[in-house]
Amino acid sequence: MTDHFPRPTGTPFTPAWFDHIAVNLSATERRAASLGSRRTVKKEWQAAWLLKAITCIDLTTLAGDDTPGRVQRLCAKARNPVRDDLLAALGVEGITVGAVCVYPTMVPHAVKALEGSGIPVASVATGFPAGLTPLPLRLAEISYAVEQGAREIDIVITREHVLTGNWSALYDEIAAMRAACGEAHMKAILATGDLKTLSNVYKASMIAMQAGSDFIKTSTGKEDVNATLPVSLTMLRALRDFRDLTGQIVGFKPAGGLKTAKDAMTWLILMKEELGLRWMQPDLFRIGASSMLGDIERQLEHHVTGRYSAANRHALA
Ligand SMILES: O=C[C@H](O)COP(=O)(O)O
Repeated sequence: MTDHFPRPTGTPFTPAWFDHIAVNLSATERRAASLGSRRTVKKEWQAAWLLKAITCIDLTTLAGDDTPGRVQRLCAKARNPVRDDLLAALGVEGITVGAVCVYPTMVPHAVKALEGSGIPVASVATGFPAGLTPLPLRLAEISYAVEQGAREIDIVITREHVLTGNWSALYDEIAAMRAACGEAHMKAILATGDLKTLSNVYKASMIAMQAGSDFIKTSTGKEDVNATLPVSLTMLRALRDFRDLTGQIVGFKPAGGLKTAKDAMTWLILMKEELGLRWMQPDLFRIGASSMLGDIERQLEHHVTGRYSAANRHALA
């Protein structure tokens, strides 16, 4: 990480910034669909981009059958996400993922397993994934996860507030969650697959940022449709508009169904194209993924045994 931006503080509830916005679905889909043909990464830089992607991964397990043992294995992978021989061949050392993301009761196990690594533990909270428990219980869940050592909290919003256009209720709820997080950074999961329209995605993004979110995140991974390019593009435009209106920099986390090295490259290209290099650092960009690392490691192996350039190690520093 190079320079450091102050944490976003949010703003008062300001519906005038979003209530007139109507996102054009077909234009957004067309632009998202043409991303691959407009932008590619040269072969000799691809390993560097994949290494960058690893540092941005929130390595995740969010399953009903999670156990301390599974979390410990995940944390071991988080500490050493790529085989030593590959890293040595790439001239890189000490690379780790961005964070480990677990359910609240798994936080102490992750904290212990990551001790001394500098890797933060992120916890989902607020009745993840549906968020349909009373607000005081959702706030208490945030407090529990923070007390257990989570430094990042991934909250879910009440989709009903979006679907009924109750923006002030959405703002109040997210602002209360941010207050409950204290020093922990808060990622607001919009569950975009439930929000019906891209206009709703834009408005919910704006509200989440006005209410003080450190990140906005697409999905829980449990909706029928999770991270997509049109949704991501819409959220990135909201991030850019919010920066232009307030000077505040909020991060972005696509999550759910992202499994391949190609997915990682596509979303990194999207970040670079829409927001610039600064937004490709782990303090502003995370990829929520439970099973992407394996494919990235395979692709890195391919580069090592193929035409890898040592210049990669300096790329995107
Ligand atoms: O927040 C992270 C997501 O739950 C991960 O989803 P995934 O299992 O589809 O990678």
